[in-house]
Amino acid sequence: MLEIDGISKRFGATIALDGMTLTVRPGELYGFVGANGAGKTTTMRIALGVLAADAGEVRLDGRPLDAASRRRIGYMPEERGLYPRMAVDTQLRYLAALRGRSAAAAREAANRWTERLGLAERRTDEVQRLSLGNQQRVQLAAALVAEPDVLVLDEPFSGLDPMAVDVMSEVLRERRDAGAPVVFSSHQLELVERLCDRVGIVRAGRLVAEGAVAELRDASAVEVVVDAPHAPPGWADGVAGVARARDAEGGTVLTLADASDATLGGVLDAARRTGPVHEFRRRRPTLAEIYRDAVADHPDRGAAA
Ligand SMILES: Nc1ncnc2c1ncn2[C@@H]1O[C@H](COP(=O)(O)OP(=O)(O)OP(=O)(O)O)[C@@H](O)[C@H]1O
Repeated sequence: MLEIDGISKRFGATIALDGMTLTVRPGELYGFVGANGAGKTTTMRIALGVLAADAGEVRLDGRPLDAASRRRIGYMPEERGLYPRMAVDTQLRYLAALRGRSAAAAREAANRWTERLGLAERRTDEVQRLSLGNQQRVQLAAALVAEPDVLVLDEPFSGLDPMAVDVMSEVLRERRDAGAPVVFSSHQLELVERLCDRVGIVRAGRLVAEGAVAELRDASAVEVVVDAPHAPPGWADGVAGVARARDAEGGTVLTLADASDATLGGVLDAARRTGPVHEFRRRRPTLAEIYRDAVADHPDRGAAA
């Protein structure tokens, strides 16, 4: 289990992290989302010991990180970190050896991961001669080649074609299913929603929402979509429990005070009084909508996901 506990970090006048706290459990795929500059990369760098925190602690399986436990983490840095002129397999074997693997184990792992990631034909090519997407596959192989217990990946999906997204997703799921804590940052919220067991939303250096996507959806405002084609404008005004109404999605979207039977029944009755009701359903927000709500009061740092 990887625990990031109350980490703070300043760069001059900039507060990059302000009490960042999150836990990635064994066998969990954790999505780390937030606007540009919110603090994701800084958190990951500190988790890897590439950068020192001003305050707080990172623990792996309950113990503060040290040089030995850091070697158990496979890291894919945002700035990528490959040697452009080295051949793919030489590089992977070198990185595995650096992390203490024997020459035979390093060779075996380099072969296995290049095969798995569709790079078998490119093993002897210099990294700089590969397309950016293929370089990214090599970067993933580099994070995996020493058989790490934990994976920390900074925007592993950015710039990948759909096939490569599938391969990356599959490998992350496999590591998760094998019991590893896996955390990655991404701006691709649909992908995070599809893939992750839990999601953390970071804003201005701290976590502002966390949970399974289903939990975050259930915790958000209660909305229903009502398609009552003969309903006059303003039909829901004054109905008990209706906080807000807007026209969208081929009907009216109502924000309700609660999801009690009384409130829902009252709204349905009011809709029926206008004529036929073609649709009446609870609407749960997407992760992108939850994200926008979570960062909404910080438009300066929360504009883009
Ligand atoms: N080495 C540094 N020196 C000065 N400021 C830095 C440094 N690294 C990060 N920062 C600042 O810390 C804040 C957090 O940056 P960080 O890179 O962690 O954000 P991020 O969430 O990873 O953003 P992105 O989605 O753009 O990758 C930003 O304000 C950034 O400008």
